[in-house]
Amino acid sequence: MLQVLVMQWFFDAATEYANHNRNLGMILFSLGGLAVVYLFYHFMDGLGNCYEEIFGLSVGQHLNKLMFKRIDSLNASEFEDTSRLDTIHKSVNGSGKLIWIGVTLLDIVFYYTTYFIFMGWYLFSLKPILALSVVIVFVPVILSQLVLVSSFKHLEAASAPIRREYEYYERCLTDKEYFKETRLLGATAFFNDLYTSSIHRLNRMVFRTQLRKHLVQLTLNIVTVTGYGLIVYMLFVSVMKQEISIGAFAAVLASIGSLYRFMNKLISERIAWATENIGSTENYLDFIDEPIQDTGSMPMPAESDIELRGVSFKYPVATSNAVDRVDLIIPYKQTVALVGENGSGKTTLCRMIMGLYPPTEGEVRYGKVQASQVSYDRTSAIFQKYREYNTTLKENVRISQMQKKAEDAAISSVCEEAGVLISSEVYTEGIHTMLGREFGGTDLSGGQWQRIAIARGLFRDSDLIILDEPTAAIDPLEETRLYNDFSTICQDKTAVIVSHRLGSVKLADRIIVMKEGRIVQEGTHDELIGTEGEYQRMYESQRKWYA
Ligand SMILES: Nc1ncnc2c1ncn2[C@@H]1O[C@H](COP(=O)(O)OP(=O)(O)OP(=O)(O)O)[C@@H](O)[C@H]1O
Repeated sequence: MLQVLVMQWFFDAATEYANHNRNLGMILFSLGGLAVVYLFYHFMDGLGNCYEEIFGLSVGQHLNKLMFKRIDSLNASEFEDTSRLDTIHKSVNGSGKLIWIGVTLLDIVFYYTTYFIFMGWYLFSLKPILALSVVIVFVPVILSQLVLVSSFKHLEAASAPIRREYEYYERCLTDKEYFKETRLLGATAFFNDLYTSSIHRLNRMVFRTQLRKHLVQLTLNIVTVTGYGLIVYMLFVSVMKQEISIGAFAAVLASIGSLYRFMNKLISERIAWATENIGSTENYLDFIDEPIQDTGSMPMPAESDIELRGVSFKYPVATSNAVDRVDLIIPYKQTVALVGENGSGKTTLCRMIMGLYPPTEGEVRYGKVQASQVSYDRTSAIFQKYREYNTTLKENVRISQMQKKAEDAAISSVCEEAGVLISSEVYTEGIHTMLGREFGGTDLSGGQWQRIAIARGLFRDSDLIILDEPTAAIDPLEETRLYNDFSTICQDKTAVIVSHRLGSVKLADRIIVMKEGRIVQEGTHDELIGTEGEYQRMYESQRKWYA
């Protein structure tokens, strides 16, 4: 704005000089003013760019934190629903963009709009009709971009599942966990084809939307150029009629160049980018705004039995129940073992007992309280598919209860209990050894990782512990020792153990046999072994390997 005013001042001084009315000093003075304004503009621009980066990072991390908090409040069963996974993916995608939409809006309000209002006022003060040209350029831009928003929103919604798909194939080809097996199987070409086909589908979708966008932009550019020409024509007529000074004519003509460049930049970069991404940021905002469900905040009732009444669970994409009308009472401090063939519903039942999955039918209660209303504070679990956290050994263990005092001696003791042998060859810095390859730490064998997962589960103070095939990767000698320890550990709490090794579930007070989501037998090991049925059949088939 200052540039326009100082430029007019300069051109007026030059005209006056040409008419011999002023001295050269005024021209030099106004030129100096122009230089100051120019430098000031670039200084502020540079400063703005620096702050934009810093601002982007800090606001970005705040937005991500809000999203992490929202994800943390989701019900675990929602992660089984593909459409919910798409929603989360869309929200993650939108989080990174929201900040730049915000910056664009601020730019439009404080930078571009201010500039256009000023130019409108300036042209109006020169000659009212001149101001119309700004409106001719500005209004169609806004209107047509509004039309494009819906196309990009549609593209965002339709492309989220495909993006998730090709990201998955990308992982199959490049991820550490998949790479070796994919290579060995010779499945690289297979995943490459799937990857290419999903990229092609996405490209077709993006092409249609981009084509529409560029046609609209082409039309807009024609309108803008027409507006530009109109201003030049009106200025020319005004100066010929001597309605405006030569200085004003020159200043406006020079400024119109930047007005045009401004408008072009605004349309093709800022507004177009904002239009393309407004859909994804809306996904983020919608996700953050979803009402938070109560995932359980009540304390676990003291000394309560766990009661399952007519409990069923169906996964969102499944056609039949994974757990089907189960009635079960687990008395306080009793250890129950769940056995059964693959897919019989043991893990799903455990997740419902923990309150992680709300049953689709029936109810799970701790005493008189619904399990879904109780917080997980006093529940511990050692999962079948445990996670390998790339942190130190100590952090890997204490992560299960960060608020608990974790002296090195206590961590070492729980590690010992779980069979983690802290030898100096493997754990070079003892419990402070960094684990996993991600950050250059020590990588461990499957069994070593599983022992750490056990230590993590044992470190957490609990009234209920779920051990879902906790020793699948552990050697037989250590497994026997661990099961003996488990029986001591489980003595003062309610425990559910899932295992395929029937010899090891003898420690349970009661064994529940599952088949196709239902309980088909229950009793002690001795009772079940003497009764014809599923348990006896499984036991015999395992025994014959050792006979
Ligand atoms: N995420 C899922 N979506 C749909 N169906 C699932 C999902 N997870 C498990 N199932 C189905 O639910 C049923 C029970 O699975 P669950 O994992 O509870 O069995 P399990 O007895 O623990 O099996 P395993 O001994 O192999 O661990 C199976 O038929 C399985 O196909």
